[in-house]
Amino acid sequence: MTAALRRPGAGPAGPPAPAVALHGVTKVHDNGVRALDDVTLEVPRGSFLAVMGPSGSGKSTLLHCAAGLDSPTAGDVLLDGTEIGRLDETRRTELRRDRIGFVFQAYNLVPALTVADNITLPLRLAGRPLERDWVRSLVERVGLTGRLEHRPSELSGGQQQRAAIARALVARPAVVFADEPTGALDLRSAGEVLGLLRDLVDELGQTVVMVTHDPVAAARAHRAVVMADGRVVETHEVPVAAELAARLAELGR
Ligand SMILES: Nc1ncnc2c1ncn2[C@@H]1O[C@H](COP(=O)(O)OP(=O)(O)OP(=O)(O)O)[C@@H](O)[C@H]1O
Repeated sequence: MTAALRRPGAGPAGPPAPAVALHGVTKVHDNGVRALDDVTLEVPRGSFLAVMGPSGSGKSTLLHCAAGLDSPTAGDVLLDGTEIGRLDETRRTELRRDRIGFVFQAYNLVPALTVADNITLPLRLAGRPLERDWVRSLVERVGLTGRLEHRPSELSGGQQQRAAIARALVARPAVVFADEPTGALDLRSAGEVLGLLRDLVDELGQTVVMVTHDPVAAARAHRAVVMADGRVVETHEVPVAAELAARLAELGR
């Protein structure tokens, strides 16, 4: 990382930079839709943020900009103090590979690979060494020790998502972005996956940003923000499912 990319004040002399920071971020899509409108948001390291809001409120666009999958029209996006919004595509791809983990609703495991090979794939893609003890502890932590040689199709949805979570964490990312991670799961598996995400934050100090429509899921986070019309319209420092549900109903989700 070059000094020019560091956020002023970050580093040994200043306070630790948030894991993710959006400052005045606006995204206008090619069709003229203003999907994000001057969003400012900071996600402290080792915290779990839920992003909620009605359909079309800008949640996915926020996630894409924060994760370097898309570039903002205006404003700054910082990952661990590094400005990523205006990096070229090659640097952004490297940064996503090295510093960001993703968890998707549809798991996105590679069907032909074993669970073990799926989980370690990010390390191989990055040409990084396999830290066997770390991988073993991660696999144990997500409860898949006996499943490593199975194919994804031989696992339940909850197990596939837990494998996807291990894959997201294996390269020790600065932040894990989870897009509706429980959207395809039954209640029990959803509860397990959310419990796992929360534990990874509390025990390992992982930073997690999760987009969800589910107020019960959002209530497992440390903090929830509610979006409407491309803006963060409120922040719930102590997310409570019933309160979030009521708020979303008012906003017409
Ligand atoms: N690639 C795109 N090109 C043009 N418009 C887009 C694009 N992506 C999103 N939009 C528009 O931007 C706005 C915000 O969309 P976004 O997908 O971020 O909302 P969302 O809150 O994630 O919605 P949902 O909950 O339905 O997934 C919407 O009006 C959407 O139609």
